[in-house]
Amino acid sequence: MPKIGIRPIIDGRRGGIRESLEEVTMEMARSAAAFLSENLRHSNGEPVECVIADTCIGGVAEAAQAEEKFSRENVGLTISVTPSWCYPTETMDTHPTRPKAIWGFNGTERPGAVYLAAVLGAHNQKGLPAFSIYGHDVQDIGDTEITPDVQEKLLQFAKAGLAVATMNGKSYLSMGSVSMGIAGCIVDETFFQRYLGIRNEYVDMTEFVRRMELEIYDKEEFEIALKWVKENCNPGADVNPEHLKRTDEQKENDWKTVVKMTLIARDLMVGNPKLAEIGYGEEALGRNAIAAGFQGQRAWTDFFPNGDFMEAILTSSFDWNGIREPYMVATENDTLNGITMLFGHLLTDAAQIFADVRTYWSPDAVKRVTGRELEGKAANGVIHLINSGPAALDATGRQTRDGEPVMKPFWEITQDEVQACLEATQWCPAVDFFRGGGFSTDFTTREGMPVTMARINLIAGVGPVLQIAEGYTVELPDEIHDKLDQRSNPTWPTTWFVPNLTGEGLFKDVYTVMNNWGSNHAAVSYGHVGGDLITLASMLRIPVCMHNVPEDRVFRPSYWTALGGIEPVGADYRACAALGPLYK
Ligand SMILES: C[C@H](O)[C@@H](O)[C@@H](O)C(=O)CO
Ligand SMILES: [Mn+2]
Repeated sequence: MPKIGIRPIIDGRRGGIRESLEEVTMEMARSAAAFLSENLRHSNGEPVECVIADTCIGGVAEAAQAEEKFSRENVGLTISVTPSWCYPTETMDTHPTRPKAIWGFNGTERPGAVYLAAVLGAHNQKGLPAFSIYGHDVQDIGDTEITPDVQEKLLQFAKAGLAVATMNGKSYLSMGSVSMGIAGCIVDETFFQRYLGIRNEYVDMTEFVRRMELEIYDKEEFEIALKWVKENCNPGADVNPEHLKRTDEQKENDWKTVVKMTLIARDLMVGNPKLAEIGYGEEALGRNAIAAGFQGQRAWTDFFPNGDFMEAILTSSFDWNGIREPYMVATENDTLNGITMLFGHLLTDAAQIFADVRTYWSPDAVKRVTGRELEGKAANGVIHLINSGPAALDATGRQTRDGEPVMKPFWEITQDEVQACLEATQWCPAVDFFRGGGFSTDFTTREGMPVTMARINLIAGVGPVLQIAEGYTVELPDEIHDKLDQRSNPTWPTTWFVPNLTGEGLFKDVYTVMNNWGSNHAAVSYGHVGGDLITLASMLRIPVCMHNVPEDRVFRPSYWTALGGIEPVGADYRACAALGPLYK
């Protein structure tokens, strides 16, 4: 896993100055490293390691020595720290792609902030953007406390920087190709390669057939998984008309097929040493995939059971093997939504909701259809997020923290919470869209989760853009919910979403948010993480076309200020255009 490099920067002149600063500077580096390691984990649960340069960096020779150590240690992002004046171009991190931040101590015995401003000037002049971390209140030199405002910025920068570094060199695996003419499924290799550092891998869905027929999966695991399904997956109502209902025997076989599909998709993504034991060494390796998508509709689902079980289980934080990191799998192989899920996962460490952005229900329409008024947080209308497939079971909202519903990183989830998520989910025989059968998850997300809905779109003449809507999950009274749910698809999971409104522009009202959504899907993360998404997007040079993130959470490199900080959306577009994608 990538590490965080800490660069203690010092005034190189000896004979008093440097010597007086050695200890305070190194101490700043040590406290930043300890703080980050204590407060961050990788999404796979591993601790985040920091690497401190062996010496303080007073000039270019020591900068080069630090660089040599960092490349040996797989450093993916750096934070330069200093309480004093130092020599900007001689000490700065000039790596072309690594996210960079500078923490300039706010003190006045020595001018750390003067260095900070000067080195940012150098970064901007050289086109190597860096984030500025400058404490709000003056501290005394030697004060080792990291103030809360600095802590927040260190974490926001580091988590997004780790996401950049973690993606770099991995693959996105398309299982199948374009589903039902959805443009988001089209693999734009330039986007993956130049903005994300991700390579594209492809496999035809016939590979599932081959592996099922030749039994290229772990048969022991298959038996365990099937037993687990029988014991843990509650059957839901079959709402199909009589002539479309599949027989019990067909359903029994469909369960076997969807469990095999799940094992196969996972093995395709990340490999499985068990396959080498049965003579399939190539298959055992997998595709180094950090995210994937399954076309499903229609080439597969017109004949075979749908991918809903496979997608829902893989994207959840648990299965028959226990509690584990969720896999990022996009339904319909909507690659752009798959990458949005990946962003959300790397920033929150938790499972994600993948959904169609299906319906805006205005208070008037709800009144007309149900005779009832929407109330509370739903009073201004709601957006119905619903799709078969990969809404993680974590999205039932049955994990809790201090009694409130949460989608947690897997290492915080308890076995009781796993059972509660499974209890809250029904597996319904797939409806008529799916001629080959299968099972869809039906649940309703619990009310009261702060969430962030997001989506990447590719725009001709611009490139990728990101849209973000922070808001809350709500629940509707049963009489309203049931009527609205019946009108859409009662066999699919529902999340009722209400964006936070600002009263103007794209967040004037709930309708305007829905009306400006850029495509049919969204990815939803737990928490108000729009600020983190903005920071990540700026590192990758993806402009944010729509967001309702409070100003104090918007944290981008200082380069953006020079492009017109007063009009942030325009500045974002200009900065991303001027810099171009992170990788060339
Ligand atoms: C079953 C239908 O084809 C749905 O899957 C369809 O509305 C979509 O999800 C489109 O994204
Ligand atoms: Mn869809």
